[in-house]
Order: sequence, then structure tokens, then C-alpha cells
Amino acid sequence: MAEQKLLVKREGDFHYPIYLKNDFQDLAGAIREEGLENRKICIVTDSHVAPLYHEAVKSALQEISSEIFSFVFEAGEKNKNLNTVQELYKTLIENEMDRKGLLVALGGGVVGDLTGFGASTYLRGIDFIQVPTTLLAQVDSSVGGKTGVDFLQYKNMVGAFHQPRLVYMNMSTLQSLPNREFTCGMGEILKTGLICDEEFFRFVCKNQPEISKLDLSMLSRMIRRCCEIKAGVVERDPKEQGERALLNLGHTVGHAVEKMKNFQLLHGQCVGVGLIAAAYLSMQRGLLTEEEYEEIRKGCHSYNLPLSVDSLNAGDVLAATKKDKKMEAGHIKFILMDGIGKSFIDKTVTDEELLQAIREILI
Ligand SMILES: NC(=O)c1ccc[n+]([C@@H]2O[C@H](COP(=O)([O-])OP(=O)(O)OC[C@H]3O[C@@H](n4cnc5c(N)ncnc54)[C@H](O)[C@@H]3O)[C@@H](O)[C@H]2O)c1
Ligand SMILES: O=C(O)C(=O)C[C@@H](O)[C@H](O)[C@H](O)COP(=O)(O)O
Ligand SMILES: [Zn+2]
Repeated sequence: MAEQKLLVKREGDFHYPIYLKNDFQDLAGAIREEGLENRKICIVTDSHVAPLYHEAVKSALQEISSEIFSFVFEAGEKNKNLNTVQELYKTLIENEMDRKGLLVALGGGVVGDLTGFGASTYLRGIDFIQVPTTLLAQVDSSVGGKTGVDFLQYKNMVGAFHQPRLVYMNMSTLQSLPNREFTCGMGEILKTGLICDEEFFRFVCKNQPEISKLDLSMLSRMIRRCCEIKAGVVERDPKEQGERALLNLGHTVGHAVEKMKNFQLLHGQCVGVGLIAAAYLSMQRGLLTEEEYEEIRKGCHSYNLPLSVDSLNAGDVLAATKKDKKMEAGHIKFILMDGIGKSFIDKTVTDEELLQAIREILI
């Protein structure tokens, strides 16, 4: 698998690198290159990732730091909350972490979002790096600096924009990832193609057998393209004043379903059904053909993403979409598709249209 490095603009002339690697061997060197060596380090990870990769990462980090401690919390979206952040603060204080300290987020999107938020608020902001180990985190959550936690069942309600100092992914960690989690990453990947790259969307659909078998060259091509697209959007609009909202394609209905299902359905799976709802609404408006709509459903289905969800009431899901933080002056900022690989922000979607689209994904 080709190993590669991309650069993302942070602010002014500052950039941070994204490393696409097959092991942890160059992690210390990557940190040194950013001038982050000889700092106290806290590795933040969860209970599933710790037994798999904590030791390897710790021993790689020992090359550039003699003071390393760890914070491990129970895996799962249900722990992406302020209680866990408080436990992290306590561990940092107990270990006398100062402003020069470095947090290392080792895990999926839950670990990355929570660690980034901890880093953005502890002592008014310290540095952190992302070491993503899920497909979803490698293609989406580790890049772009959206950090945060859920609050009272509202998704990502409390958070901050805080860019990592570097992203280092060891793509071979995907070999231990459960299938359902791999599928979640595919939800965000298909989303990325649908937003702005028709050729990429078709590449991902066409090569489903190889990608699902973790063919290394296909995987690295796919991950790289996703990171490139996300990095481009984030560079142009780091704080979601405009274009970045496109990355929310499928998330209006997706986040509502995630919340209504009490987080039993995973984020990437909810994005999958959210994509179907957004595609249906786009088709109803004459922006997508029936063939394109079917192609999107087929693409999602081929990666085992759910096409529908059970035991939910359409009115309740609609009400939940209204509580999303993307509301603006009473209007939902909805992302529609204008053909495959083209998308735009629309504030005119009516309750009736949305309800119809929600009914389309409910059993
Ligand atoms: N900040 C952003 O831009 C952004 C983007 C997309 C999603 N998100 C957030 O990311 C979260 C979802 O992330 P996720 O799908 O990575 O979930 P996750 O972090 O819960 O990880 C999924 C599961 O896989 C386990 N795991 C992680 N790496 C593993 C590995 N290599 N082998 C075996 N098991 C492993 C984890 O312990 C967990 O049980 C959601 O909270 C979502 O809101 C944030
Ligand atoms: O990076 C972004 O911007 C995204 O919207 C990426 C999404 O995949 C991700 O789920 C994000 O956390 C959603 O953002 P939110 O602001 O709607 O919580
Ligand atoms: Zn998402």
C-alpha cells in the first residue's frame, strides 16, 4: 500500500499533515517534525482500542517523550459526554499536565471528538493529535477540527473548533475493525462522493468487492481521496460559515434517527439512511432521476448500510430534525443533491417534503 502525506491549512500559513501509514513506526518522527517532542503526553483511548493498540503507540511515543500517561474510557457513543470530559480533566490535573502538554486521541470518532474537545478547553486550549483507528475517523472525523460531545441526547451540542497538530493513521488498524464499524465509515465515504465527486462515488460503488475485502491499494486510494476532499472544504471554510455545511449531507435526518434510536444505531448507519432520505427529497424536486436515486440506494445497500429503520414515528423524527443545531431563523439548512456528485444548501424544504422523505426510510 502506498504510504502518503497530505497537508491541511490550519490558519495563516500554518498547515498540519495527514499521514497515511501502515504501522506506527513513523509516529515519533512525525511528532518531532511538528516540533512537538519532549512534552508530557496523555494518550486518550477507549476500552476496545486500548488492548489492541495502546502498547504499540505508547512504545512509539517513548522515543520522543519520557512522561506518558493514559486515560481510558468505556467505548461507545453513550460516553461521548461531559461526564467523560470531566474524568479526563481530573486525570490531566492529577498528572500535572501543563499548557505544553499534548493529548493523543487514539481511536474512532468518539475518542477523537472527545479528546479534541478536552484539548480545546483544558487550560483554555492545549495541543492534540489524532491517531484514528476506525475507517470513519480516518476519512472524516480526524480531519477538520470539529470537536465536541453530545448533551441531553442532542448530537455534538457542546463543542469547539480546534484543529489537531497532526493526523497519523495506521491503516492496518482497519484489519481488527468489526464489519458493522467498517460499514459506518462507508456511509461517510459515499456521502463525500455524493457531495462533490461523481467519479469517486462510482469508483467506490464499482470496487465494492475489493474494498470490502480490505484490498490495500483500493483502501488507501479511497481514504486518501476522502481526506483530500474534506481537507479542501475545511481549508476554504474552517468554521462552517458556508460550504462546510455540505459535509452534513444526510445528517439532518441521520442525526434525528440517531437520537430517536437512542444511539443504538451507529452514526455512519444513520448517515446512510439520511442519504437515502436526502436523495428521495432531491428526486421529488426533480434534481435526481429515478435511476440516480436507485443507484444511491444500491451503493448504500452493497456496503450493508440500512435502507430503512423500524419502530419510529415519522412525526417524531420530523420534530427531532427541528432540534438540530443547523436551524437558522426557523429554517433547516438542508443539503440537497443536484445530480450525483453535486450538492447545495437549501433553506426552503417544507415539513411536508421532509415528512415524505422520512416516511420513505421508515418501515
Ligand atoms: N468531528 C467530525 O468531523 C466527525 C465526523 C464524523 C463523525 N463524527 C463522530 O464520530 C463518532 C463515530 O465515530 P466512529 O464510527 O469511529 O465510532 P467509535 O469511535 O465509537 O468507534 C467505533 C467502535 O470501534 C471500536 N474500534 C475503534 N478502532 C478499532 C479498531 N481498529 N479495531 C477494533 N475496534 C475498534 C471502538 O472502540 C468502538 O467500539 C460519532 O460520535 C460522530 O458524531 C465526528
Ligand atoms: O466535518 C464536518 O463539518 C462534518 O459535518 C462531518 C460530519 O460527518 C460529522 O458527523 C460532524 O460531526 C457533523 O457535524 P455537526 O456540526 O452537524 O454536529
Ligand atoms: Zn458524520
